[in-house]
Amino acid sequence: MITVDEARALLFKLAAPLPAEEVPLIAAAGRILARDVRARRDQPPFAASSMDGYAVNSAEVEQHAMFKLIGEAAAGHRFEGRVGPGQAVRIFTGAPLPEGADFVVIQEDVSRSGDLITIANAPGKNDNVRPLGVDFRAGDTVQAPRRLRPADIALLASMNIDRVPVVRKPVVALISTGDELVMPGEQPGPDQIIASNTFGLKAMLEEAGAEARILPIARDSAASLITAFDLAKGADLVITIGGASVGDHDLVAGVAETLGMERAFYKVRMRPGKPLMAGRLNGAAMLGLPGNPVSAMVCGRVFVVPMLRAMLGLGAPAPRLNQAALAADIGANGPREHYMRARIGADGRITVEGNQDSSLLSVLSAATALVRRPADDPARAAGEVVDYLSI
Ligand SMILES: Nc1nc2c(c(=O)[nH]1)N[C@H]1C(S)=C(S)[C@@H](COP(=O)(O)OP(=O)(O)OC[C@H]3O[C@@H](n4cnc5c(N)ncnc54)[C@H](O)[C@@H]3O)O[C@H]1N2
Ligand code: MOO
Repeated sequence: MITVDEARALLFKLAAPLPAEEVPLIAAAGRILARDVRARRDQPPFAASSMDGYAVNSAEVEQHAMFKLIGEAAAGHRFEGRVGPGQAVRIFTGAPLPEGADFVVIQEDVSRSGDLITIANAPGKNDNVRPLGVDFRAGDTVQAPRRLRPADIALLASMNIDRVPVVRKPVVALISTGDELVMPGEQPGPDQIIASNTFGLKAMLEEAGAEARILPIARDSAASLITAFDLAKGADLVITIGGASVGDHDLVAGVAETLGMERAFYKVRMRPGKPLMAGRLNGAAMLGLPGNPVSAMVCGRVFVVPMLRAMLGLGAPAPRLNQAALAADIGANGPREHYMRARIGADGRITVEGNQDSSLLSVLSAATALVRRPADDPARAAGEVVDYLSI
């Protein structure tokens, strides 16, 4: 059986970067910028006042100095004239500084009587002027690749970029398999359960930047699976869930193979998630995830999210591991790399949950971390430092 790292390396070969598309700025949040974009203007496009006050020449600024007011400059409305010796212009935040002025005395430091002002308090050193282009100059770049955060969207707007080149979202088709499954909200029969994996994975993959489509549940028959694979055509990544193991009703590998899947690997030396399968089918990457809910979600975090990052042009690193000290002793690990549900306490120490059965979604939901135990890791005592993935 191959290791987790070997499996991820093979998966990255199936995950080619996707092309760019243009979207309106309003739809660009959370998307991956596909190429560098350049500011279309200087910001601010003129020297601007950063305060409400009076624009004067700095050479004349001293306590008790008097000035005659000759006009007003507001945001959006410049003063057209020139400020001469002994003159001042009433100015407001964001207004262009008039010609001849290079200093704004804030109004709190000024006493005014009609058209005359006096600098009443010693003005500070700050000129209260934002120089032309102090934020950015025309031609300055926002560099790709990066996930566009709200602050980036504001910056692009300010640069007057109304259409943004982003990487196309990977389209992922999610197929749950099994006669025992019904959709949430449906009335299950006595031997049935609710399909949960597709919904958990959809949420996880969309958070990572994909467009995930939940297909109808495939029943435990070759014909039903073939229909599901047909419906998945056009997706960049097809994910089946369940039916991956060795039981008589585990049909995914056999059906995928008759449809022409080129297999990259089957089974990984990990826990949970051992019966993971991967390959290429109808030009798309295909992953067969184990059906146990926690196994499917752990495979999502350890394999699918990194694949999506590669498809989005963000490179192909392994997920980032953090470190924390154990709050209690844990026993030796077996021969498979183990991803154990755990909780990080207020003191920063990490507690591994007692029951790690891969059906227990309640334990996964309560967990905030997956402790990664290497294969054959010996028993560890409280206080020893372990690696974990945030979830
Ligand atoms: N003899 C062996 N039996 C099993 C082995 C093995 O090596 N030898 N491996 C075990 C491991 S490990 C896993 S993981 C599971 C994986 O099995 P499958 O991928 O074939 O999954 P199913 O049998 O279809 O389902 C397992 C379990 O999960 C439930 N399930 C399936 N799909 C969903 C879904 N969409 N939402 C919620 N729950 C789902 C299903 O009802 C089963 O309870 O095999 C072990 N067996
Ligand atoms: O590998 Mo299974 O995924 O242990 O439950």
